[in-house]
Amino acid sequence: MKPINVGLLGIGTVGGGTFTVLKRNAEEITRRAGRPIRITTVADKNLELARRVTGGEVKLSDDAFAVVADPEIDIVVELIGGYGVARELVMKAIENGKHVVTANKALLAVHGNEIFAAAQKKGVMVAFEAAVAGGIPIIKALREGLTANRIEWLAGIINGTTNFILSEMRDKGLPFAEVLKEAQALGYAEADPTFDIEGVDAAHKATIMSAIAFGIPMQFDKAYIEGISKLDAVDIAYAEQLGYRIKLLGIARRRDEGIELRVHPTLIPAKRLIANVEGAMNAVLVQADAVGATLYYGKGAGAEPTASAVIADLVDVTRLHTADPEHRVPHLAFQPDQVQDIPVLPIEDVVTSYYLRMHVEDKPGVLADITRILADSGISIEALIQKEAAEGESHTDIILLTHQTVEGKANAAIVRIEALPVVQGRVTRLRMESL
Ligand SMILES: NC(=O)c1ccc[n+]([C@@H]2O[C@H](COP(=O)([O-])OP(=O)(O)OC[C@H]3O[C@@H](n4cnc5c(N)ncnc54)[C@H](O)[C@@H]3O)[C@@H](O)[C@H]2O)c1
Ligand SMILES: N[C@@H](CCO)C(=O)O
Ligand code: NA
Repeated sequence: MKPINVGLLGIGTVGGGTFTVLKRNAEEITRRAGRPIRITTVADKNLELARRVTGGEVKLSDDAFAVVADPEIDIVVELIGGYGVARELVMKAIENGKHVVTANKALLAVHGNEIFAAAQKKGVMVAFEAAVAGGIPIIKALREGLTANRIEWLAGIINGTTNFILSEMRDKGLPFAEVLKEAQALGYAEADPTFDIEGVDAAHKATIMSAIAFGIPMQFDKAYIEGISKLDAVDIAYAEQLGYRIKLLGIARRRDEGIELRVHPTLIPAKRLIANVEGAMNAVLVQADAVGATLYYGKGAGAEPTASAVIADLVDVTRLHTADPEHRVPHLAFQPDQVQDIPVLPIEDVVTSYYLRMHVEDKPGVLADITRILADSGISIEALIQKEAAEGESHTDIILLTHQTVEGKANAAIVRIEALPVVQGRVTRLRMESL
């Protein structure tokens, strides 16, 4: 059995995990793949690290470009990250007729259209299971398992770092910065952790899922993105009191008018399975017309969970690399000429329900003024709490949960509420999904 030769670019968290798992489970993986998958060369600019992780068993290089040009290499595994050098390396690998496996969601969400077009032209595969929800086989599920269905929407906890932060803050009352440091030490966070905290990483993943769920191009630049940095602990507590959990969700939903593609902190009924996904765990809920709802749960980050997905792709590529390109699973699940340019809707056109918190003067008539504005805007109220003002305080909190409405209408109503003299400061608005 002639081995298939792999060039591994980047041997950090995921690269290290990939090397270790491939070695540990080599025998079983070979039995599945039909031939040995051999890491021939590892390229990392940190040669000392590469030596330590590999024990010097394979060829080492600090020049990743030499590896993508090496005629011996059949598959390039890109685990460097970012869209600078990683993009150049992936494009070069494709140009050189090599298959690519990558965990790089940033690269695919931003440059995927160009990369998949080049791969299609060259007849090579670009596999990316590790790019979304780490070890959870969600790409496989969306692209192959659900092909009978019209997918209606999907919603996921797809960033381990922020879910870990939200869980630890809620359960242990730990401060944000401390939990973030822990997430970084555990290898969950991106090189630039603002990508995690500000929702960018989740938006990369939601963009990729939207493309394969609906057969649309990557439209990351159209995604609405709001992270957890402005989330107030008081809203987490009020949400609990109302029977909700706040999670950073990535949502992609098909509507007649277009696609909703958004990432934001979201109130979810506490009884839902997905509301109970804690720590660095990920979960993706998919609603499809024939099968109904399916839920995918597991580790979305970390060395070996992510390596699990990278190696699954390596096995897929090994099994399929001699197949006629036409007989392979299309990169974006739909045949390339069937990808449709459905627009992503602006956030003002999104339909959802809202949690609104306002700090108001504690006097008669205030609530009536606020509810009148909402009624005038055609927004109905689902639940309401008015806190009693604390001893000696003239102001108190009102929390309102609304029924579904168009975001533009909610924005206009919020502006009017904020203009009331009895309302102090800004209205805090969080979106809610019943899922
Ligand atoms: N860490 C996770 O849990 C996780 C999960 C899913 C996907 N990912 C993605 O996997 C990729 C890698 O992430 P990571 O956490 O392993 O990162 P990392 O920083 O731990 O590893 C990156 C490695 O690439 C090397 N490198 C950087 N520039 C290089 C260059 N020009 N040439 C050669 N080597 C170079 C670094 O020295 C480092 O060893 C990223 O795209 C990330 O988004 C990570
Ligand atoms: N930084 C990412 C890694 C997995 O893609 C996360 O926290 O989920
Ligand atoms: Na995955």
